[in-house]
Amino acid sequence: MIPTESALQQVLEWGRSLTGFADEHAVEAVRGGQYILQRIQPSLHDTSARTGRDPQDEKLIVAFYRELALLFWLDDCNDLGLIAPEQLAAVEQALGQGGPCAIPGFEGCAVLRASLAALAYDRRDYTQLLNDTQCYCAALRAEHAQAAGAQRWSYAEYLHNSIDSIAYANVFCCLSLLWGLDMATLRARPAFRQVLRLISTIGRLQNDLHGRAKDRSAGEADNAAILLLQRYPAMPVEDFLNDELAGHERMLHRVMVEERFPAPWGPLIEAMAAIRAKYYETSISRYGNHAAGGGQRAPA
Ligand SMILES: C=C1CC[C@@H]2C(C)(C)CCC[C@@]2(C)[C@@H]1CC/C(C)=C/COP(=O)(O)OP(=O)(O)O
Repeated sequence: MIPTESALQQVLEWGRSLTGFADEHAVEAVRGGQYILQRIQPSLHDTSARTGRDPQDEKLIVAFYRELALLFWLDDCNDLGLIAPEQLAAVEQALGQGGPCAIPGFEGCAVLRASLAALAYDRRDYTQLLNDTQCYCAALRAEHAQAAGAQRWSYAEYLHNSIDSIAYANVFCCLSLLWGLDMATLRARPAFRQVLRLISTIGRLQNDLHGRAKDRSAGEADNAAILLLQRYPAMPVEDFLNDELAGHERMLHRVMVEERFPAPWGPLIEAMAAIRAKYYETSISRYGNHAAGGGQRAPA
């Protein structure tokens, strides 16, 4: 793997053109991205015989980290209002279409899209990544709108939207694009789409359980635990959500055993399912539980 410091510098340098982009976005992207790549490293090595794509290729690794940093930044653009609504609309348009941004000051968007288009092992993954980006942005917007509006989502409506707002499909699609994981073909299989839904739900439940205290103190309502407590004040939400999580994990496990997807999908799904213990628990800058003491995340 390329040295962390060098990768981080390349993500920071790229992010400089994005208004509101913070060091934290780059740091968390490199940390999370490194965790995922390390877990699938042996398996990626096996697929490289077929694809010719080196798991250690610096260009590919940096592009992956940049896409993750972009996802963090977009989330904060929505949650923290880092940029004006018309800027966000132009950014979403550029990222979802792969064209230049109509408003100056966001050159990094087109730069990243152009590099991913050029690096795509399978062009279909690039088309799908644009599509996944549109879904991610739409889900973030919907989350924000319902938190501000009068009508509250039910738990099921919330989970349905969170499958997109957790962005796991984007992460997988970007990996597939860079290392030739054939996700475009796999997406045609209903069992694979079910895996995507299950792992995304698991990711959302883990994120919300972990971020519960922080989200509450930040006044954010887009969290399953908070939403349920608002609707059912006496509900043991933590137990309920942990049960839900365990049930989804069992369903995921069953499909994975039955379907035997090609390398590196087994280890990749396992790595994502372990994000709570291996990533959130060890993150200080973004996921540290300073909220438990009443503090808030430092402004970006
Ligand atoms: C979109 C995200 C960026 C990449 C990140 C990695 C590093 C792969 C680790 C798993 C989560 C994720 C896919 C992450 C997805 C969730 C996301 C938008 C997190 C934003 O942070 P957070 O404040 O906890 O979420 P929320 O706004 O409270 O829902």
